[in-house]
Amino acid sequence: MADTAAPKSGMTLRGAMARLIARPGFQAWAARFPLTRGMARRDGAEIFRIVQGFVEAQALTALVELDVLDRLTAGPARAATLAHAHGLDEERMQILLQAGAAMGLLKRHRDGRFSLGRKGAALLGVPGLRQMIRHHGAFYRDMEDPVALLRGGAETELAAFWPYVFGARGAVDPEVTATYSDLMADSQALVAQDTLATVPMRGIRHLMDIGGGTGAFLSAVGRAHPGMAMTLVDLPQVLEGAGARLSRAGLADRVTLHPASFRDDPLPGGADAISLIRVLYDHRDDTVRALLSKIHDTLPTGGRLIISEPMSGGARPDRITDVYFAFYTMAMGTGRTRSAARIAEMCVQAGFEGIATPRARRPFVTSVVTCVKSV
Ligand SMILES: CC(C)=CCC/C(C)=C/CC/C(C)=C/C=C/C(C)=C/C=C/C=C(C)/C=C/C=C(C)/C=C/C=C(C)/C=C/CC(C)(C)O
Ligand SMILES: C[S@@+](CC[C@H](N)C(=O)[O-])C[C@H]1O[C@@H](n2cnc3c(N)ncnc32)[C@H](O)[C@@H]1O
Repeated sequence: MADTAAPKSGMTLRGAMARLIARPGFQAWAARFPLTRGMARRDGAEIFRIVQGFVEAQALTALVELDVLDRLTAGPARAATLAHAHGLDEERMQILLQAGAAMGLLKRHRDGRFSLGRKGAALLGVPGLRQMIRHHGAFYRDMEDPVALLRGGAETELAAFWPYVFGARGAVDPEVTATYSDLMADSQALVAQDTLATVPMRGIRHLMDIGGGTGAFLSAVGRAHPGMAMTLVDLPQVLEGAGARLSRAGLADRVTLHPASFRDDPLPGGADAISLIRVLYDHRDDTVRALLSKIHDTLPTGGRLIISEPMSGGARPDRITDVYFAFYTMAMGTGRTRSAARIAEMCVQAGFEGIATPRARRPFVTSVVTCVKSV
């Protein structure tokens, strides 16, 4: 659509530059001219990376599905050996290994063998990441027609994959609940690490984790803060899996389980701090507003709210959260990747003050917003 407002001079200049850069003739000249050719090549390579992003992700999926990364922890191997072990043609295994080395996950040796590269080894150590990569099949099928996804209304596989997001009661297969809860709990480790490194928890007597799944976050908090009392709130079917985890962590006596829906049921009192870890981005604005308001009513004066989840870069778009998480939550149907500024605004609307948005260590893992109930 044409911009009807009178453009400022900066906008005019930017528009003129964009029209110039979009001309094939200018591009051919810029690729030769000594002062512009470096930038033209870098931009070209970067555009190509965006174009091929899906292919890289699928090559990674093949490395994970075929357990190639795990197999290489035993030491370097040739394509022929791996092909034989995985029932693949040698030439095709060579293509996969070469792609893995090109992406920096594997290392190609002079003698033609391949071993794990630093990033390939690190990937194996990220809790839950291989399971996340495996479940991307559903996400990518939803992304197959991105324009249809953007238009909305189409049924998506991810909406069915995460049934609890909708607050389902009773109707969901226990196996589905277990898969969901395990994936969440496995991928919680880095989120807990970054949240605890960002938010000082000293001074909190009693923390209530709402939508806390099977207690992975509270297990990490409990280990770091031995004197803190804790309450875990989640849907009844999800909490069924919490007892075993908390017992393994030696926390069964310190954590009160409170099965409830934060949409329909009242929240228990007694906590001087409440955490929402990867909860808000599953839900629509009206659900989030109602939850924040309920939390404000529940907390005592001086009580703190800690929100931690991947957040949009807002005014400074972020390469990961504004692409991956924004489309992921869109495909889920009800979700939305909000910026820290937007979450802060919703907290203020719910009556909170003292908003803090500390700089995230790894925005692709999580970002944090905290606030206080002062009256
Ligand atoms: C040993 C010598 C000599 C030298 C070592 C040199 C050295 C120090 C190297 C560094 C190596 C190292 C330790 C690297 C560490 C790398 C790490 C920790 C990487 C972490 C990566 C994390 C990733 C990629 C996380 C991805 C998370 C994803 C995809 C999460 C998705 C979550 C979803 C979809 C959640 C959905 C939930 C819903 C439904 C929206 O609520
Ligand atoms: C994305 S998971 C996050 C779990 C955990 N906080 C973590 O980061 O691993 C969202 C959690 O919110 C819970 N949830 C969704 N709707 C809920 C509701 N209406 N009442 C209580 N919990 C709910 C889900 O069951 C799930 O455990």
